Amino acid sequence: MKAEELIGIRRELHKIPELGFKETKTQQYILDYIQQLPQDHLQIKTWETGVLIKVLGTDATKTIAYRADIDGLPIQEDTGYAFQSTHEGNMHACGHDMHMTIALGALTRLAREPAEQNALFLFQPAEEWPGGALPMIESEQLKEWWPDTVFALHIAPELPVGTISSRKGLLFANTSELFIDFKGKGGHAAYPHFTRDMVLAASQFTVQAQQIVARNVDPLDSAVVTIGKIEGGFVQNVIAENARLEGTMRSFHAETMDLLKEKIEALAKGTEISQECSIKIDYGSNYYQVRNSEKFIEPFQKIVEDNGYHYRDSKPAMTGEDFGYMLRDISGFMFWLGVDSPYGLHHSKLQPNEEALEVGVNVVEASLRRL
Ligand SMILES: CC(=O)N[C@@H](CCC[C@H](N)C(=O)O)C(=O)O
Repeated sequence: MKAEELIGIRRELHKIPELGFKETKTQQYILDYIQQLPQDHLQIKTWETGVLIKVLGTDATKTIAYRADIDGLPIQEDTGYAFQSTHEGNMHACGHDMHMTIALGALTRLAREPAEQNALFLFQPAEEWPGGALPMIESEQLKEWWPDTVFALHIAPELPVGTISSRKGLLFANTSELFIDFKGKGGHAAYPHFTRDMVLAASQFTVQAQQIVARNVDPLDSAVVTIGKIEGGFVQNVIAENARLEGTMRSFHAETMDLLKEKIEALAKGTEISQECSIKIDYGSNYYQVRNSEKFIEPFQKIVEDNGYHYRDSKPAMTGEDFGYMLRDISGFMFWLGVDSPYGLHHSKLQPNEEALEVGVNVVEASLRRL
């Protein structure tokens, strides 16, 4: 498969980013693509908006799975690409178009020349929100095809193309989303003493939430509380009756996440009293940490180096991934694939270098043949 074909697939997928469990065009694209491959070793199933494809091995005693996430983000693209998103307000800003293309590239090679072992490709919906990995591993479709090993990759904008990075043990954090609704008493901007201002309450809450990590988490541990969205009020001269914060929390230890939640709730109680308002907290989706099985990392490093690429040990990151649920129940690992983008993950100008597609396909194919 030529590099231009991979680039063509990536660009087609880049045009149609869809949010979690709404990936219908993406699913159809994958199903249509598979139809043009040799079918003799392929078995295909769908689950929700995802696709599972098994390539029967020539002398299989086990099944090795590669998981690619398929959803986009609610971000307005600003790359200036000629092939930019045709879905207003949505973008593949986390590289899932790259992840899927690499899966289709490796699948193409294996469909033409199967490995000894069974290879299972999991095109999984809803990684960003609300989480597709957990319901996928609970599905009948995956239970029937339960793999012995599973692995996945994530693009790494800060690494050069040709560099691949992973580590033994903990790779990504535990995560919890955070949605906080404030209700007070609105009124005329000139009569603040008759009101309970929720723009002010939400602003104070945002600032104080930044002290939770600074003054409660052991400095030798790590955690993050990020408020990514703040909404409130509707016009400049009315004091806001409602406000809403949206954010996410990250920790390396489950107990630290419990502590963050306890402190968020304490802060909410304090704010209810001081600002005379009511506050509702919703923790949304929670993802389990990504913990690599140690036994795969050295063989994987060898696969990377045998293919002529550079392997580097990585540090754990505060990113989250619902792939953590797969690794909780199936042994395997995740790795970073260098894509050398001047803009990072979740940025409206993320521009992964497409030369990384071939690197990804080579390493995924070799891993499915050799692990
Ligand atoms: C790799 C990556 O960027 N993953 C996302 C996962 C989001 C989980 C959830 N929606 C949350 O925001 O907590 C990330 O933001 O790390």
